[in-house]
Amino acid sequence: MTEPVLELRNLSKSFGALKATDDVTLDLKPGEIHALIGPNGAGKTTLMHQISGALKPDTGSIRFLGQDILPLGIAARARLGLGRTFQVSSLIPEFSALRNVMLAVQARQGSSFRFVRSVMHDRGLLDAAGAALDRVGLSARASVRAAELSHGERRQLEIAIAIALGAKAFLLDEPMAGMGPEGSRALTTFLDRLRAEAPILLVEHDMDAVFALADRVSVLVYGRVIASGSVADIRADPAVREAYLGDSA
Ligand SMILES: Nc1ncnc2c1ncn2[C@@H]1O[C@H](COP(=O)(O)OP(=O)(O)OP(=O)(O)O)[C@@H](O)[C@H]1O
Repeated sequence: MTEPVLELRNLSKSFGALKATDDVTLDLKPGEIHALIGPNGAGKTTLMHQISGALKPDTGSIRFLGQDILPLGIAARARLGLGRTFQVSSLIPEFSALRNVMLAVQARQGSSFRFVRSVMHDRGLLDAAGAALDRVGLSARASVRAAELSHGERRQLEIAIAIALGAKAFLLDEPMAGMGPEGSRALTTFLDRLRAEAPILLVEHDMDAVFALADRVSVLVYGRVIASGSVADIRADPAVREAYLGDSA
């Protein structure tokens, strides 16, 4: 049996009387895309925040690469290799794609944003950032300002940053949001290749993308995992069809 990269065990989180995460146990194995789906308000983002370190669970455990990461904050988890991209972009729009990657790497190394000019002359940083852009297919767009990139390219740039930071797993929260059909198809192809870099925990409402990509799907409803299995299992599951998929199954 392959050891999971990421393991959540009996995780729970309440906001007042609302159980946003209710005894969730799931894992992410090497090489896989594990999709997390469910209706609005099911607790998907809340769960991702607990993995990234933005929110603390009330009970339960989270292990990453065999290590208990609950005592660690967001930055320490990122340093271990949890690569996150969220619905709200963290890119600096007026900076080039290359500079965005370089600054992210530099920030992780503990330097200050005040030395922006000198960053561009750091050969090691430049090479690392260039290599990350190459891995996501954005080399030709290195000098383009983030604001001028397409929505899909911005997603790729965020992933390049995660790669440059040494991601050993990707947490992707609704990467398809706001994309047209063509952009979604291109990003689906991209994510399909990305799994070779590191496994992906994918929160996504776009069922075409989920069904095309996922090795496993877990369905959250009212904070609970009501089903987990292959795409075929999930599409055929009566409880899932009732709670979420309806006609799209
Ligand atoms: N900080 C908070 N304080 C109080 N309630 C919250 C907080 N964050 C989330 N919630 C509630 O927790 C529940 C789960 O929300 P969450 O955003 O995780 O769902 P989701 O599955 O990601 O939804 P969507 O698909 O719409 O993004 C919702 O009822 C939401 O209103």
